[in-house]
Amino acid sequence: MGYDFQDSNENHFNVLTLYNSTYENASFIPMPFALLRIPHSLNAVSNAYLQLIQGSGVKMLLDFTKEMPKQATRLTFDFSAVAGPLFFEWVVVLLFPKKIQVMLTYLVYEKQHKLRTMMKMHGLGDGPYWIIYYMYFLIFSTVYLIVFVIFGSIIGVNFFKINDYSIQFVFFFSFINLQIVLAFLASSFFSKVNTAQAIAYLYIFGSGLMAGYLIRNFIEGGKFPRHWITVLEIIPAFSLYRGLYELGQYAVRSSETGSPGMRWSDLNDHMNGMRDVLIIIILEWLVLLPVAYYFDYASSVGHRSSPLSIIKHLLKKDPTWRRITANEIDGKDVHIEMEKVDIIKEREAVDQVLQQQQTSGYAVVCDDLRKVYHGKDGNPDKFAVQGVSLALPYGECLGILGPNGAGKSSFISMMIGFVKPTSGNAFVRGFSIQNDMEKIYSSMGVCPQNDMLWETLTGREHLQFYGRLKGLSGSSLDLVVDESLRSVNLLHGGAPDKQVKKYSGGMRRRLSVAISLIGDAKVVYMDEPSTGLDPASRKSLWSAVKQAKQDRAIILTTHSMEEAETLCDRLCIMVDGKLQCIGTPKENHVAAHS
Ligand SMILES: Nc1ncnc2c1ncn2[C@@H]1O[C@H](COP(=O)(O)OP(=O)(O)OP(=O)(O)O)[C@@H](O)[C@H]1O
Repeated sequence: MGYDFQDSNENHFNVLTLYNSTYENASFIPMPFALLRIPHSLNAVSNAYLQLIQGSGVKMLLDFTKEMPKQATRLTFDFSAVAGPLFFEWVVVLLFPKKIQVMLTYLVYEKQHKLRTMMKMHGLGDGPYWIIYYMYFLIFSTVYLIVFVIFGSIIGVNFFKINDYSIQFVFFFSFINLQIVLAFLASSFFSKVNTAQAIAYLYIFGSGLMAGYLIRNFIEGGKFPRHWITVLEIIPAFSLYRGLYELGQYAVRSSETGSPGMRWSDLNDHMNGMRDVLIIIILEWLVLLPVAYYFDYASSVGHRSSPLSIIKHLLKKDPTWRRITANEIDGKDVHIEMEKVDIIKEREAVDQVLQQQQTSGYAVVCDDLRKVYHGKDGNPDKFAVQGVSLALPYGECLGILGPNGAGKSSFISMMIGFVKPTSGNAFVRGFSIQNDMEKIYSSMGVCPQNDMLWETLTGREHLQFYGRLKGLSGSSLDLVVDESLRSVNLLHGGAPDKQVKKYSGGMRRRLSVAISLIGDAKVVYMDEPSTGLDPASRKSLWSAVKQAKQDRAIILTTHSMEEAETLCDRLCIMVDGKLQCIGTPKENHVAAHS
């Protein structure tokens, strides 16, 4: 069933005309701002919905009846057909940027706080991450909309009651899917939650208002070519608006003439834009899904911070992507020293392991690993790590000692996949950090220099989560979690069940260490694990690390010779990005003091 828009202008009351006239009326303006405060729970959404209908909706109709008494009287009980498009659009699209529980914020928050990388480092692959979040968002949004539509139908809103439910479902469900993909795509462009939220809100209100104004004028004006309206609907807010517009039109028509609402057969009507809208939304979803996945993957690994840097890389114009050779580095103004015998020996040992292709026999093999941070704004390049070569057998704890700025964290960052090496390579259990980071993650534990924790989760929940990622479950998980909490002195005094935001700095640190050791991580990196701990906590931490190192390789950085001597089987001293000496703590103690 179709209708002529010109006709509807002349003979029928038009839903968007009413919207326009009332929008200019001050009583209607607060509606979007009231919507801004809609809480996340469905209960609260229903309240807001009711308030809207009973409050501004009724007032709006009263104001409107002064101007057009006849039509308004007939439509008094059809609020949603009147306010439906704009109201519904905001409610639907509000799912996109809405604070902490909603998609974009979730995704950007985890990126900003490097929690995504942390999860990845503990074995959560991109595929499972996507599936979990996609399903979570999809179920949450679908339930939200189903309840919304059912609620609207129960209280007799024509917009929902009259139109075929299966069309409404397909339309909203495909739009939700598109929205989720857009959230993933947008999240790879943002690194800060606040920026993401601000821009998302601007987008919502800007595109909502523009869609309302343009689509309505273009459709009803009749002068704008139809196919250009379809092109405009590539913008998701426009396609959403057009779909709502069509449903609204059928609801209005039904109120006036008693005709049925939109049915599937009506999609064949060339004046009904719903078919184009559905095709556009589904095609867009299909195209953007792999694009969003790629950008999200690339930006989540930490090597490529944003899609822009990826594009630059693809165009090969980004200088930070230039591989530089060892000779190139050494050719610059770098002071070349004679290497100490122990460093030469270590390098020879590494060469031998590489030649014999025995990297899998070692926990870690680093081959001439280098990191250069390219200088910006005229600043010179920083050679943070300059040719580190070492081989670490299983079961050994290697300490890296050095002053501030020596390059210790840069070295660890390369090993855990935070930053890409400028040149050289390293092998963890035989897997290259250049190509096989995903495989390395499944057997790796990390205690980063800055604690990466969820403020609203408890210590126990953190350990349960990471324990599950390592394949533990049921009673064995509970046992391991309790043991883990005990080992870092967090089992008593209610600490396990406190939210992390209530933890002191020392407690956070100990929790980070416990996370790095949970499960069967064969290679563990600890970047200054005891920073900020009091002597008693440090001692208990040391005993936890000592116990843990029996069946795994550990690389830890520290400023404390005492810590290095207590925990490490071998120790190296790093200065200006170079290893100065490597040996047992005893040998290095002498070296450090000579
Ligand atoms: N992202 C970066 N961009 C540019 N320079 C950096 C970056 N990260 C580190 N650097 C520089 O590289 C050098 C090594 O830094 P790094 O943090 O690795 O040292 P560190 O030994 O871990 O120091 P600390 O003990 O203070 O943590 C420093 O001069 C630092 O300023």
